[in-house]
Amino acid sequence: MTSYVAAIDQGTTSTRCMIFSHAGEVVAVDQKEHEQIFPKAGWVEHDPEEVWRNTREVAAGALAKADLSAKDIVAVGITNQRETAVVWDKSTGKPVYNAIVWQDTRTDKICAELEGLGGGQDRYKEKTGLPLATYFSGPKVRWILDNVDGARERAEAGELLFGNMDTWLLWNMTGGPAGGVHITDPTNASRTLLMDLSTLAWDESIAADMRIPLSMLPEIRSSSEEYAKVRERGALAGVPIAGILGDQQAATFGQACLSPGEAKNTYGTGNFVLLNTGTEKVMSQNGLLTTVCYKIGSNDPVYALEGSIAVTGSLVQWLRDNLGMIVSAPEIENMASAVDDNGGCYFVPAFSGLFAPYWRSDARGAIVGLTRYVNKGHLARAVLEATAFQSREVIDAMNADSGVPLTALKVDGGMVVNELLMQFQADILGVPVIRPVVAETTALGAAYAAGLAVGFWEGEDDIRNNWAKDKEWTPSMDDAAREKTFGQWKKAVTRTFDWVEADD
Ligand SMILES: Nc1ncnc2c1ncn2[C@@H]1O[C@H](COP(=O)(O)OP(=O)(O)O)[C@@H](O)[C@H]1O
Ligand SMILES: O=P(O)(O)OC[C@H](O)CO
Repeated sequence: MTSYVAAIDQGTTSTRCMIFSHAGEVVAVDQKEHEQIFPKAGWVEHDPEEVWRNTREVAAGALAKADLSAKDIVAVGITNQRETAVVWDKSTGKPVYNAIVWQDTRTDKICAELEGLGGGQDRYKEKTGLPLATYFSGPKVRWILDNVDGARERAEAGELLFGNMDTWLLWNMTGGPAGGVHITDPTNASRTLLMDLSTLAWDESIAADMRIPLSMLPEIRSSSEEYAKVRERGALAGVPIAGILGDQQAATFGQACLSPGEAKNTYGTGNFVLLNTGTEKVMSQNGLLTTVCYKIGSNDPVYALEGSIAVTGSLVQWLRDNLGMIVSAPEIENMASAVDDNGGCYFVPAFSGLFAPYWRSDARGAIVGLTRYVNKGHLARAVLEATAFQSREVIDAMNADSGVPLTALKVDGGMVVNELLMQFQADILGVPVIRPVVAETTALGAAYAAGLAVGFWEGEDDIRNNWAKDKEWTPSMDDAAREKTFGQWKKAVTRTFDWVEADD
């Protein structure tokens, strides 16, 4: 009998279930979008119960499409949008508030207050690898406990649990109030601002600063081991859950960036460049994050430097949903192809402030360089170029931190079908951009973590052997033109700073 591995990929815009063969080929995929809830400017929420419903539907859907059942699946892995925080009641399974999404900026005052305790934005950097920023989960949990009636008392009484989406789904998949397992892995835990990167344990003093009871926090296990079996209901009943990786770390794993110096860039709602630094924890001097890349069973953890960019594909969505300039995301390529360049127009999408390498929560989006000459083609081009320029900025920071310039960039994610963007990315970086055959590397990475734990794949060589190149774009822009347009971009970025007032 042929066996397969399944992966649940719980992303910012949608939830997918994918089924993979031993060769790492996609056998089936089912996907469902969930509602993006924007209660106020800067706030972004998801309904955790909707996400859990969608997870069950896509798991059943993927199995049905492949004409398989649970007995054909040897393991399931979970990968997820990171940082997004869910707090729920462990006896009812009901969330006490919507999930607060990683893009949400409501915790800026909490972050400022924590900075004021001493050490400024880098107060927890040495321990956690992260600056104090609205992006991470800890301050989001603190906000829920401070703002939901009775939540703090219930949390202190041990009645509430916290988790990122991996933990929320795994707890539900293993029975919820009836025996659900409350765990996470170090890649997710390293995004909370609560985990010590060296010990891979929760840091009691940071939790105390944030007034988060330790009893709410999940147990931190490795990224690849058999945690529990799926409850005896639903499509995946009885299948071992054997892998958990935050989605960007999963993509790094799925891209076979398994040796120090190997890097990938994922183009989804946001962009995330991760550079494998091996068992060495490199602290950035240039605005990047230090994070856990993966921890396979009892092996030492592998770390990464990360350049996180909040808004890339979501800017294309914004053009579609908020301005109605396009009906579907792929249309942007035609519109941008109608012109030869950006016509002098630059679009800095600082919708959630700016993440790496700036970490400016006071920034907001700006379109600069407008003249009567600029038309919608130029604007479409500026939207796509924003993704490439932001990627260049974090890769420059990475090159400075590592001292070893990147010689090629592996890419994946929803936007990499866009040829114009990929060519411009190669042009603006001055190095080749390489897309693999399986661009769904996030789900693939989670499948690998789960499959390794149950012996379906034997080791990292299987992962390396399964990776294959689909297409490569080589730079064609001359150096002077590249540096001129990049210089203009950097000037445009400075125009977004210092926009939000302290009392906004
Ligand atoms: N042809 C395209 N050109 C540009 N952007 C695209 C294209 N197709 C999809 N996108 C963008 O890619 C993103 C979806 O990528 P995906 O990897 O599925 O995201 P996520 O995992 O963050 O949910 C969306 O933000 C969408 O706007
Ligand atoms: O859902 P994605 O693919 O946009 O990824 C979100 C990141 O994990 C946020 O840190």
